[in-house]
Amino acid sequence: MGLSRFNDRELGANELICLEDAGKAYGRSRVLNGISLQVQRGKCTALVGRNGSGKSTLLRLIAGLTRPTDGMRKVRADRLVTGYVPERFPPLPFTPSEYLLSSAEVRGIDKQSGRREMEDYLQLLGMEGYAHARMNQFSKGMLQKINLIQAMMGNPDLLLLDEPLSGLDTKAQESLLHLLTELKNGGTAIVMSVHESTLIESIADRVLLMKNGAIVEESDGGLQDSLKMTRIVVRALNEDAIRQFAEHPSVLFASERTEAWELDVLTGSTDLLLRQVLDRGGSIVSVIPADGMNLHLGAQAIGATEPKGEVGT
Ligand SMILES: Nc1ncnc2c1ncn2[C@@H]1O[C@H](COP(=O)(O)OP(=O)(O)OP(=O)(O)O)[C@@H](O)[C@H]1O
Repeated sequence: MGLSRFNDRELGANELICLEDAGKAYGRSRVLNGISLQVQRGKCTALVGRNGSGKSTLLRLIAGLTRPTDGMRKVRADRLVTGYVPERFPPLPFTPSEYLLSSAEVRGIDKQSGRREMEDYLQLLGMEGYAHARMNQFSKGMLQKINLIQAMMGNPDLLLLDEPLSGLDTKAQESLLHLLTELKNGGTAIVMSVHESTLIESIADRVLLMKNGAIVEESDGGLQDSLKMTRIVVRALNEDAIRQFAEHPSVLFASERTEAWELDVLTGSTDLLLRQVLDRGGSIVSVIPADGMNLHLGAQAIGATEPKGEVGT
């Protein structure tokens, strides 16, 4: 099993990569389970889900940076140019010019077009004055721009982005959205881990919701109601009931507050869960629709205070 190269005939005409029931385990710890998906030319897939749900591992699996421990990864037999933006980019002791031109060379881009492309991207992202500055002096946002440029250079067939907007100001976010849209329209397949609904709404053709290493919900055509979140704050539930709610497939995050629990739930299941809370003898403190604005289901969502504890993995 594991990584296999197949003839084009075995993948659809526009399919670049296909995962079939793929899983990943590190020792005894299972990180991904039963993942089946196709990555298609000119299509953008957004991966959403709370921290630790497996988004980065899935991106690495698609990229071929890690192998599935079960199931199958099929990849188009042609040479695929893949750009990968890791979640964290180290402040390397080079200049953007040194770094970007050498990664372009590794990718087989000729010197002249590499330089031209680098200069265009630096300008589009407001970094034209920093081509020869040391990256270990850069801010997080500046490093992220270089991280993105190295992946976008050479017109990749496949672009894998782990939290691409991380650290970028509004203007840079807009420029990036424009660049990604151009690449997608030119046929680049994009798969991104993301929590900003603006990016999802503008560019994603499909949204996959991940929980505990599995895809638990899929919606075509961007962020649909089925993937919007509502936060329910409840009180007076015993530990058993809380544990059951935390494991409910529609509850993506449960955290303890002072004398209350916050449950982040899929909006479509809100009524059902509210009824179950009351049936279990709990009381409802508040119901806060997140309006799909923040899918990062951690403590920062909707101005919450630090959680005292968390339930679930
Ligand atoms: N190399 C590794 N060895 C062991 N466990 C790992 C390894 N890489 C990831 N994990 C575990 O796999 C789980 C999923 O991690 P992953 O980084 O894929 O999630 P994520 O959804 O991208 O989270 P975040 O939004 O915080 O980046 C986590 O529990 C993590 O600790």
